[in-house]
This record gives sequence, structure tokens and C-alpha cells, in this order.
Amino acid sequence: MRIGHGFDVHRFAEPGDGDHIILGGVSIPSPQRLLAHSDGDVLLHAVCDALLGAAALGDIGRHFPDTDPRYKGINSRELLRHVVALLVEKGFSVVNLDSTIVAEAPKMAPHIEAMRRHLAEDMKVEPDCVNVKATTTEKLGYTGRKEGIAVHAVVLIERAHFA
Ligand SMILES: Nc1ccn([C@@H]2O[C@H](COP(=O)(O)O)[C@@H](O)[C@H]2O)c(=O)n1
Ligand SMILES: C[C@@]1(CO)OP(=O)(O)OP(=O)(O)OC[C@H]1O
Repeated sequence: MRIGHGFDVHRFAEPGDGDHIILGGVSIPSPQRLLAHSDGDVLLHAVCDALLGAAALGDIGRHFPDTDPRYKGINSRELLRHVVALLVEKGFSVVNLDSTIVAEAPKMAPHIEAMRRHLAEDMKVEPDCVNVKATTTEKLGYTGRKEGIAVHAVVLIERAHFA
């Protein structure tokens, strides 16, 4: 069994620039988009980093550089599926994921189940092995000022069992 940790932050664009953000592959209404080379899915980026960390495979920027036009606007679920394939190649499968979205807004609660479903599908585990939480920082700091969204993720992986 091995543990991995991931952390990512994306900054909001100016208010009025954009009408949604994408988190866990879910489109969530927001008056500000998240700035990024990809679709800005900060939850999936933190999860990719946790998985890569657990398998000692470096980090997301090493595998998908933000200077590479192939990743411009990419759906981050494709990045996550690629990372999971790298783990499978190394003989690992995912045990469970826990994650925390740090955001003053928008409200994540109505979208958490859809995020869990996407994560479970892409990591090839049951939804019961995936947890997504959200918290504000009580208006403190850069997340509290709505300057951006941060995500923490932690995963366990294990050597895959073969029948
Ligand atoms: N962007 C967010 C932040 C929080 N939630 C939910 O609200 C609960 C209370 O948040 P506090 O920061 O006041 O502890 C939290 O446990 C989440 O369920 C949310 O949905 N979206
Ligand atoms: C996902 C990648 C690649 O498109 O770019 P961003 O969307 O900017 O995200 P970030 O978490 O800053 O870095 C990882 C990148 O290489």
C-alpha cells in the first residue's frame, strides 16, 4: 500500500470573464472562470498529482507541460485517465481517494455526487472509495477573497490483484 498527496490552486479571472468553472468534470455556474492552460479542473489536477506521487511518477506538469499546445483547453478527465493508465502499467490500482475543495464560492454541495461519480469512473473504483469535501476559509486568505480555488487530495494505491 502506498500513499500520495496532491495540492493545486487556480486563480479566478476577473468577474464577468466566464460563466462557469469545471470541477471533477462537472460544469458549475460561476461569474468567473478559472485561469488555466487546460479546462482548469483544479480538483482533477490535485488528484492526478496525488496518484503520480503515490506511484513515484513525478507530477502533472512533468507529464502534461502547460507549454504544450496539445493540452490547451483539454478536458482534465483525459489527463486523469492517462495518469490512471500509467499506474496500471506500473502494476498499481487505486484503493481510495479523499479530497477537499477550498472555495468561498460557488457552493459545491449540489455537485459533489456527480464529481464522485466521474472520479470513480476514471479511477476504476466504486464511488464508495471516493470522497469529495468542500470548505470555505471563513473569508480569510486568497480563497476567502475569492481570488482562486485550492484543492487538497490524498490517495492510497496498492499492487493490483490478479485472479
Ligand atoms: N464552496 C463551498 C464551501 C462549503 N460548502 C459546504 O458548506 C459547509 C460549511 O462550510 P464551512 O466552510 O462554513 O465549514 C461545508 O462542510 C460544505 O458542505 C460547499 O458546499 N461549497
Ligand atoms: C494541466 C496543465 C496542462 O494543461 O496546465 P494547467 O491547466 O495550467 O494546470 P496546472 O495545474 O497549473 O499545471 C498542470 C499543467 O501542466
